[in-house]
Amino acid sequence: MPAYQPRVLINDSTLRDGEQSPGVAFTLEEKLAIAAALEAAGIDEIEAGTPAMGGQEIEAIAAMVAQANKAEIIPWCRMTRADVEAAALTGASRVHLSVPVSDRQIHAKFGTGRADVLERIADVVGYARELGLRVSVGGEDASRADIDFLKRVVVAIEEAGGHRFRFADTLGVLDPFGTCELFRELARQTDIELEFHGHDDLGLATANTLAAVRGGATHVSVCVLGLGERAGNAPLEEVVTALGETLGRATAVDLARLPGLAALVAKASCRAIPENKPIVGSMVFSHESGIHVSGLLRDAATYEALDPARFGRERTIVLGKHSGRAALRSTLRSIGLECDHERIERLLAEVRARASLTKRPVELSELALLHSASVMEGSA
Ligand SMILES: CC(=O)SCCNC(=O)CCNC(=O)[C@H](O)C(C)(C)COP(=O)(O)OP(=O)(O)OC[C@H]1O[C@@H](n2cnc3c(N)ncnc32)[C@H](O)[C@@H]1OP(=O)(O)O
Ligand SMILES: O=C(O)CCC(=O)C(=O)O
Repeated sequence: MPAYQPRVLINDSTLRDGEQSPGVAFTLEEKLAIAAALEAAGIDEIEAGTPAMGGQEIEAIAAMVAQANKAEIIPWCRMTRADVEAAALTGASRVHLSVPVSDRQIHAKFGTGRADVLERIADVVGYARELGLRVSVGGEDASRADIDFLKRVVVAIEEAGGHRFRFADTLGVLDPFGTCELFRELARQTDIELEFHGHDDLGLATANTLAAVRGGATHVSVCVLGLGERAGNAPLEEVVTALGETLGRATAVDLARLPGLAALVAKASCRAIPENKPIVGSMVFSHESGIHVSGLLRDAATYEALDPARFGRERTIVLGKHSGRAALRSTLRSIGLECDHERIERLLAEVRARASLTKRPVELSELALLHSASVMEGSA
């Protein structure tokens, strides 16, 4: 029997890092609706916002705390006592405290050095614990930090009463091999929970998140549709699906809810979902190429790794420039039409010509018209 692998816990930051995307701003109603949909989808933890932003943000987080049943609502804070006090006003029982850990960020933001970071962790984590809060700590820019210093940070968090270290690839500069190795090294160092928060500047956020789990991460930080600063974060839908597909790791997420969740966040963020966005894009379960469709019609697994039904979606076969006879015949049959060998050749040429001209798939109504024109021609 394979060794038992605990399920990976999902921390969704759509309402915090996602909302930090340039120009994105959710209303209170949108935040509550997104939080409810995240919870219904089985998300374990919701990073809900930044209390230091003031009254409205605190009220919104408090409303999410009041609304939540099972999901944990977590306010995001800087490593300051004032931020912790603002977070305490939300009624949340958890708080996430972030601190820069690369020398570059420590010097630029605090004008100090590593010892100051360790002192702040001892002081502010300790303070939050005194207020009765459970505390996770994020190491901002951890990917550019010295690994030996990160190990000291992890020890400091543990000593101060924190229960988790979030490793943030703030600038999205890691690769999967390095990420896996870093997590292996940290996991050897500590028993506290380890989380990965990856950005997608190099298009590697999902891969790095999987690599972190392979290396020992217990939690992953994601955003619906990969919303987030600059190129965004690791997309929830990709990460949870790929965790199961590639690492055989379970999450509590109900895959069938991902498309609805994506539509909700796309609308609230005024950002369209790209057609080819994995899992939730409108065309990712559509097939045009003749060779693929001919194979699919015999056995869907020839050209489909993911069964669309798992996501509450359906496979579609579209007719276009690359269609073959099998696709055309099967599509005609689906609308109750037949074609003999000679006419199928002509119709296929017409379908291809039409798709090339219009630069889109040929619709069923158009196909029916092309078919009846060819029947009339044949009988003339
Ligand atoms: C990588 C990330 O995603 S980090 C999270 C980014 N999120 C946000 O910025 C949320 C939205 N931000 C805001 O509304 C505002 O920036 C606020 C309310 C948090 C702070 O506003 P202001 O007081 O005007 O500060 P401002 O934004 O100009 O500068 C940030 C301050 O936080 C300090 N700071 C930055 N990170 C940290 C940290 N992890 N711990 C403690 N202090 C920090 C900076 O050094 C700077 O301090 P200074 O004012 O003494 O120079
Ligand atoms: O420290 C953290 O919690 C991570 C903050 C963040 O969003 C980032 O560094 O990209």
